[in-house]
Formats: sequence, structure tokens, C-alpha cells
Amino acid sequence: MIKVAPSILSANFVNFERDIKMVEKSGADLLHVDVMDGQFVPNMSFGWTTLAAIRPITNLFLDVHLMVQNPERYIDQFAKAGADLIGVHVEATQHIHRALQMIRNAGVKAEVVINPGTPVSQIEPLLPFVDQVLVMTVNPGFGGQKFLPEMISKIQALTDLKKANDYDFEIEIDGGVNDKTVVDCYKAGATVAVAGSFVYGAENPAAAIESMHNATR
Ligand SMILES: O=C(CO)[C@H](O)[C@H](O)COP(=O)(O)O
Repeated sequence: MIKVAPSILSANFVNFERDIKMVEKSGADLLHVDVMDGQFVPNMSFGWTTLAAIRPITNLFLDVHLMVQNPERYIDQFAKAGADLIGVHVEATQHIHRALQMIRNAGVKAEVVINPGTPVSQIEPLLPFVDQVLVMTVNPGFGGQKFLPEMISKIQALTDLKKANDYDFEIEIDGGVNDKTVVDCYKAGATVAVAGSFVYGAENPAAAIESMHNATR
């Protein structure tokens, strides 16, 4: 079954501790932390000082998605703040390979992220060096958007490359994911699903997480 990563972008920002502990108790497999700089995406969220404050309050794996222009500038800070994985967008830097090397050198798992307008071919040379690929299933910047089904063929293409070359990376999806949209993504090979509004907007977040698990058994 797919691993579910609630996105704290949809949590209550003055009640992070309550909202993070709540999803931990509700069966979340990891925690997705969305960092937005107001430049790579039109929205802003928070930086590494917030991540450092989150680290001691949860045992969940911290999956940090940097929606940040030139993320190399901040990799060491996010690694020191307690990230378990750091994701960087191929569209956000001239030196994606260096950025991924910096992440691994900091002792953290490395992820490359692609926007809906970016083809898989653009990251093919990087696949031997990553622990996870994030396929954005909305244009990044905001929670609560509609899932883009055209992205399923990209998940399948990554799965095919993974099998053909015996690569070892997780495939994560992010944006508009719920217990319905997750099904075809899982069938195409997605292994981790980020869910913001579907989990935090639910009357019963534990049931929402369970429904995603059940839909992918
Ligand atoms: O990266 C993101 C936005 O850029 C969020 O993680 C994503 O949108 C999750 O929100 P939702 O599940 O409500 O679509």
C-alpha cells in the first residue's frame, strides 16, 4: 500500500504541534514539509527555523520539499534543522546535480522534483543518484488544487526506467491527491502520496489516511 505523507501546508500554522501530533497518531507514514520562497512559487510558507522547531516534537520522517529558487543556498541549513529528505526542483537551479550531491553529502536523502510542465527525460541522467522523485500533480504553490491526470503517464515512465535499470528510488506524488486520485497513481508505480487538504480538511483525518491505505492495498 502507498505511504501517506500529510502536508503541513494545510495544517493550522499557530497549532503545528497539535496538528503534527494528530497526524502521527492518525497513521501518517511520514510528514511532508512545504517550503515556499515567494520567488520560485508565488506563495511563501516558512524556513528552516520552523523545521528545527518541528524536529523534536515528532518521530515522523521529515520529507522537506523546497519550492525555492537556487536551493543550494539553503541545503545545509535544512539538513542541520533535521530534514530526513530534501527535495529540490530541477527547474529551480542551473546545477541540479550539485544540489543533489550537497544533500547527500549532508547525510540526508536526496529527491528531485518535476513540475507538471517538465518531462521525465529532463531528469533521466539524475535517476541513479536520487532516493526519491517527486512528480508534481498540480502546479506548485498552493494546496487545494485539482489533480492533473496527465501526470500518470510520467509516473509510469519513471517506473519503467526504474525497472529497466534496476534503480532504487521512491516515486512520490503531490497535489490534489485523495483516496480516488491515488489509485491510478499507485497502479502506475507511485509509492508515496502527499495529501494536504484531503487529510487536514477531513472531519476524521485518521479515516482519510486509512482510506488512502485501503484504496492501494
Ligand atoms: O506542494 C504543495 C503545493 O505546492 C502541497 O504539498 C500540495 O499542494 C498539497 O496540497 P493538496 O493535497 O491540498 O493539493
